[in-house]
Amino acid sequence: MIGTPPDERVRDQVMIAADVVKTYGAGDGAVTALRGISAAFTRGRFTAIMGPSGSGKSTFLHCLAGLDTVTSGTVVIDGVDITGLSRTRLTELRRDRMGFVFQSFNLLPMLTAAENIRLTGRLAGRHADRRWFDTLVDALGLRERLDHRPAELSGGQQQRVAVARALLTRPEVVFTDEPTGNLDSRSGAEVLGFLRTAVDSYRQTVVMVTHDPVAAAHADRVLFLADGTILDELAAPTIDAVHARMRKLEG
Ligand SMILES: Nc1ncnc2c1ncn2[C@@H]1O[C@H](COP(=O)(O)OP(=O)(O)OP(=O)(O)O)[C@@H](O)[C@H]1O
Repeated sequence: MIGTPPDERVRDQVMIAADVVKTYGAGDGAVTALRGISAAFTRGRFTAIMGPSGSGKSTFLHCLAGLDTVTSGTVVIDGVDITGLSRTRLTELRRDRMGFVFQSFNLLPMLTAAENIRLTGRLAGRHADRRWFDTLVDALGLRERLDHRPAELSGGQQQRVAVARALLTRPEVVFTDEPTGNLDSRSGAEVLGFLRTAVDSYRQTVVMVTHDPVAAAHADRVLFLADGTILDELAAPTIDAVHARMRKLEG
């Protein structure tokens, strides 16, 4: 590393290193969702995870984020093996260092959009930067909706509230499952642009499950899963290259 500028050294650090097997159930009914997946995620990079339905994408993401237990193996986040942590420590680690944007938005129904956005920062005892709050709210088109409760918002607006909430505290790692699934293409492009900015401007590490080659093309790299293993990997993905690999996998 001699001669490497400090910024580059930070960029090349491994943020997440995973080596996991995951089986659901036991005996005749057991389903091995992850047969043995090894992957490393560099700090400040954006990785998309793709693959056919049932290939294990969501299971892998949940194991990486400590939302699901692994059957064997390790998930090391910034030097800490989260598979060995107590529930309390894991909750703290998730709260302090991770952001989540999932398809079920997990917004609290009794809170307004603004309160939902600020919630994660409050729980972590952090005071959110007002300017960043305003930037997120305006760019995600939520300004007129801040006083509304989730039931009064469209699916796309709820999704954008979830994105603002996940990015407000600038967590080191953002895990997201189909973040553009409920959005029209313009809102989807805004959300993806934000994830890209989180990576480029704030060195956040983003891991995103998606079926959408357009979304995947915003990433630095795509991992292709099939039948619980990584079959392929694509750096600097373009929409056409992602389509071609998917066709090969599904073909
Ligand atoms: N809680 C569970 N109990 C039993 N089997 C499960 C459970 N969750 C997932 N599976 C199985 O594990 C395998 C991988 O599922 P997973 O949801 O990770 O796939 P996926 O690639 O995300 O699929 P999709 O694109 O359809 O969302 C599938 O065979 C699925 O049926």
